[in-house]
Amino acid sequence: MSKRQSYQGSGNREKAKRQGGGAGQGRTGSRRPDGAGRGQSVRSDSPAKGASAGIRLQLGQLVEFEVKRMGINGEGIGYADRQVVFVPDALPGELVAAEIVKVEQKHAVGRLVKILKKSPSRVQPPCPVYAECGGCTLQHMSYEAQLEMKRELVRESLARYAGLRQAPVERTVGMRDPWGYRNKAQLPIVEHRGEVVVGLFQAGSHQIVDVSGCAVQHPLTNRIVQEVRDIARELGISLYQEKVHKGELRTVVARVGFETGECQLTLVTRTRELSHRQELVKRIVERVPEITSIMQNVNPARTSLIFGDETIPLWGAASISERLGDVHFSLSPRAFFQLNPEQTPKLYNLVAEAAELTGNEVVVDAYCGVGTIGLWLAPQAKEVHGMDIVPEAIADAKRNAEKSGVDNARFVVGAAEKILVEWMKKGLRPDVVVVDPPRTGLHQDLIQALLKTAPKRIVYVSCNPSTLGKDCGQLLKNYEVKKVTPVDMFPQTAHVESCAVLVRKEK
Ligand SMILES: C[S@@+](CC[C@H](N)C(=O)[O-])C[C@H]1O[C@@H](n2cnc3c(N)ncnc32)[C@H](O)[C@@H]1O
Repeated sequence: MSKRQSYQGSGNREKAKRQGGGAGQGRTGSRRPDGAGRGQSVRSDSPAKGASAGIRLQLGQLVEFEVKRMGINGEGIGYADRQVVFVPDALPGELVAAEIVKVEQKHAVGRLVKILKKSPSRVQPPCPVYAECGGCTLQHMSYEAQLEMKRELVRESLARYAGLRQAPVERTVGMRDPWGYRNKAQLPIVEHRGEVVVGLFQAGSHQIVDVSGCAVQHPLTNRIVQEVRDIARELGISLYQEKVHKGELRTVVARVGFETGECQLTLVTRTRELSHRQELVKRIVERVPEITSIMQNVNPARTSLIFGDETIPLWGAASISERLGDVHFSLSPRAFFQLNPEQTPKLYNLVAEAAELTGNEVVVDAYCGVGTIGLWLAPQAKEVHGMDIVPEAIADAKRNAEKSGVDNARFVVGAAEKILVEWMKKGLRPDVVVVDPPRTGLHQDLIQALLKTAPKRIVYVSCNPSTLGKDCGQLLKNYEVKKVTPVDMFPQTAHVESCAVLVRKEK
């Protein structure tokens, strides 16, 4: 059975935002252009040039305009009466009618009411809960158009934030089958109207969307999530209630090694207590024999962060193994690992190509996670030095180096912006620095340290074109952006990953 077939009848999606990947930005209003609307209609297709920043559009007002481009969260952007309007679900080239539902300082947000002229890139979203779930934002766009739109977003960000009007942005590297690619599901488990549901509340409503059969998740992660939900129902396990900060089980996290088939379930609880723990573990192991590790993570805080500091082994191994090419990985519950194992080697090969290693170079892998990029490069480098802020990730990175037979890489716990400065003081002079920061981009101190240490090449792996653009803007002082390649790590979402090569300007 193909990945696609196995989703029939249960194609939902998780909210990627909470999973640390994918888009999943909040959306306003219904996705269905149902023709309903109220207020007065204004028609204008004024171009961006000369558009007014002050928004005079009123809530409830109906506007008609042509969508000019896509925004970073997958929304269509156009100009009504020379004012910027964001409309989720609208595609470039479409003529739309939208009701203004939000007015911000520099733009208004519209609810798509009617498509007056359809884009040839519009397709029927295959997922049955696409309209309700906020996880994917681009299922209504053909895959080819998604890839082109991501390239355009990177181009725009480099132009806007780095002033690079002719940035060398390559075609987006896509997937053959852009479904079932996520190796990790991370979902809250809640009681809703007397039912146990693994899902998400729709933005601005009390409707919960069951996303336990998500079409972009690996089928095994979906199965684990569904089994935990069913067992929690059967045993009457106490579930966390966010409002009153009571109850036990908060989040179900399932991760699968695509190459090894090993799977880990992590049950995140509010306290160390978990009623029926033994029976729960017994039933999961019986029903999902593929499981190799069950862990409990305790998160006592009132927070939207998934994990707390304490992790307790419940059954099986403490981590799972995964393999990318010749590199072996050991993954513990809190360690970051790329979510799309099919695309990850493509991304890392681009990094290797960009680094142009000959075997004599000192490489720094900043924001190294479990050592993935550093270990990928180590065979072609003289030495690799990696750092990450999460201690478990570094412990995994060290294990991964050992398992993969890499003896020229060292990994250290700490903030990249501090550690690089310390290493520089001790005389380290890297030839290549790879940076792979979170969405917030590079820390200002790291940018300064990079400009000071002046490696020949900086390879910037970015999951946010805006911060990529801003950071490149600062690095342009001493560097030239040679090539940027977007890689589609999260098909069906507006999330854009890219690999940028910056080469030091010779003075
Ligand atoms: C996008 S991930 C990249 C991980 C890794 N390069 C990979 O490809 O799997 C970002 C990593 O940055 C780490 N991180 C966040 N802030 C950091 C900081 N100030 N210094 C070092 N690492 C940091 C996170 O723990 C996470 O592992």
